[in-house]
Parts: sequence; structure tokens; C-alpha cells
Amino acid sequence: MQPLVIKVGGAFIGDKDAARGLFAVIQELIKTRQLVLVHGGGPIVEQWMQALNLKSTKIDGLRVTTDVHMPYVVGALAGTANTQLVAQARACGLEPVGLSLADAHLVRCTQMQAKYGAVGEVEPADGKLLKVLLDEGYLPLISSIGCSDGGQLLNVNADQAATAIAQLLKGELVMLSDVAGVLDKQQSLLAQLNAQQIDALVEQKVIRDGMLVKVKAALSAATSIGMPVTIASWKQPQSLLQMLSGDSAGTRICPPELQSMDETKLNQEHQ
Ligand SMILES: Nc1ncnc2c1ncn2[C@@H]1O[C@H](COP(=O)(O)OP(=O)(O)O)[C@@H](O)[C@H]1O
Ligand SMILES: CC(=O)N[C@@H](CCC(=O)OP(=O)(O)O)C(=O)O
Repeated sequence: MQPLVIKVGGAFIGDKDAARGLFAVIQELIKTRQLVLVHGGGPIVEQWMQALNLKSTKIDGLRVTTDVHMPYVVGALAGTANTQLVAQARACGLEPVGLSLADAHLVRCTQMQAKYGAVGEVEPADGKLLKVLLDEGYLPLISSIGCSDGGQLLNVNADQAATAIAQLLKGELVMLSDVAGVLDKQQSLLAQLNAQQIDALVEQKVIRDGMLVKVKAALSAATSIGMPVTIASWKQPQSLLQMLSGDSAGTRICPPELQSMDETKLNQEHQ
């Protein structure tokens, strides 16, 4: 079975109960499946910025990261968030290994347009280290700090980081956020979306901010791996088990070849 890549973000980092709930589910899953966790931590970065009296802005859901901000972003994500998750996973009996995108040339990271500052985009590169760790039963926990071939540290959006890691492992990707999935104009959960539906919702500004980046990253992963990507909530970690045993949960972002799936059936399952 292909490895499972789970991405967690937002307020999950720092919420001890949420971490305990998810790691308990991961303990079950890891008995039969190799698993990698990629994490964000936007709210921790925000907290650090406020404490330091620094102003942080976003363009299209991506944090503009100046040279002054970068050391704190690295400290918050690759330092505090990553190590906190390692500690919580250990306390739940797992064997975590904390990594960043900069380790072992997992990804190729290049700086995006100058208007974003030290922000990187990534593509999969070398999966050797992850394979070694997974074969030995470790749980890799990866933060979204990368570095360019020239050695410059870059801040990568964690949804894009998770996409590159899923592509690297040809793994199944599940993105867990603080919402049940992608919501429509009436705030109802959408069970399944294809590229055309996503374009329409983006055009209507129903999908925006962080969800815009997430849905685009999910579609890119679904398209290149050839399998749906699920966006769901980390607040109900048990739904992960249901989802992986075939029940529907959250929003499935479908690759082009699966766009003809019976959407009516899926939508009915959600009612
Ligand atoms: N159509 C939408 N459906 C759900 N959430 C949306 C939508 N459009 C924008 N959002 C916002 O996107 C957020 C999720 O993105 P983000 O904060 O980046 O999540 P994470 O930190 O988990 O990666 C939601 O909490 C919500 O505020
Ligand atoms: C470039 C960029 O936007 N980087 C993100 C990285 C963390 C992240 O993506 O965290 P969430 O998953 O919690 O949103 C940031 O600085 O917030």
C-alpha cells in the first residue's frame, strides 16, 4: 500500500488535546501503513510576530517573509512547532523524527517572486532518507522550512510542502485543517470538487485566502499522483479511519481522470 502523507496546520500546533487525538489515530494507522506528517504553524508565526511587534502580511494566502522576519519564522516552524510535535508524538508512544524540507535534499526549493520575500516553492527531489526512516518504523515529522540550492533559507507554505512530499512518495495525501472541508457560499460542506468547480468557486471568491492555496496544492497533488486528495478537519481525527476505509469525510479533490465519478452518490453520503 502506498504511504500516507498527513498535513496538519493552523491551531492544531499547540493544541495538546488535538495532538493526542490525532497521534492516537496515527498509532492505529501506522500498524498497517507507512505514514509521514507534514506540518504548518501559521498561528505560531503570528504569535511570535505580535510578541516582537512585527507586522506580517499575506498575498494570496502566502506570508510575505522579509529578511527581518525569517529567523523568527524558522524558529517558530522548524524549531518550536516541529519539536513540540516530536515531543507530543513521543508521549503517545510513537518514534518520531523531526525534519525540515531542507534535510537530505527531500525537495528542490526555489525562491518565488521577489514580492513575497524569502518564500520558496518546492518540487520533489530525493526520497532516500524518508524511505530509510519509514522502513525502520519511524514517523517523519516535516516542517515547511526549505533551502535553495545556494543555501538560502526559504519559508514554504505547508500545503505546498505536503504536496511535494506526497509526490515524492507517490503517497495518498490528506490535508487536515480547522474547517470540515471546503465550504460553499452557504457554509455547507462540499463532498467533492473537480478542477472546473474549483475555478468557479475561486472566481466567485467563495474559496479564498488559506483555502485557495490549499485547494490549488491539493489539485496539483491529485493530478500528478492520480488519486483524490482529501481536505478534512483535525478536530475529528477518528474520521480519518473512516475515510481511509472508504467512507466519505471532508472534501475530496479529484484528479481529472476521476472527474466523471458519481458525484450524486458522494453528495448524498454527506447529507
Ligand atoms: N470556501 C472555503 N471553505 C472553507 N474555508 C475557507 C474557504 N475560503 C476560505 N477559507 C478559510 O481558509 C481557512 C483554512 O486555510 P488555512 O488557515 O491556511 O488552514 P491551515 O492553517 O489548516 O492550513 C479556513 O479556516 C477559512 O477561514
Ligand atoms: C509562505 C507561507 O505562507 N508560509 C507559511 C508556513 C506555515 C503554514 O503554511 O502554516 P499553516 O499550515 O498553519 O497555514 C506561514 O508562514 O504561515
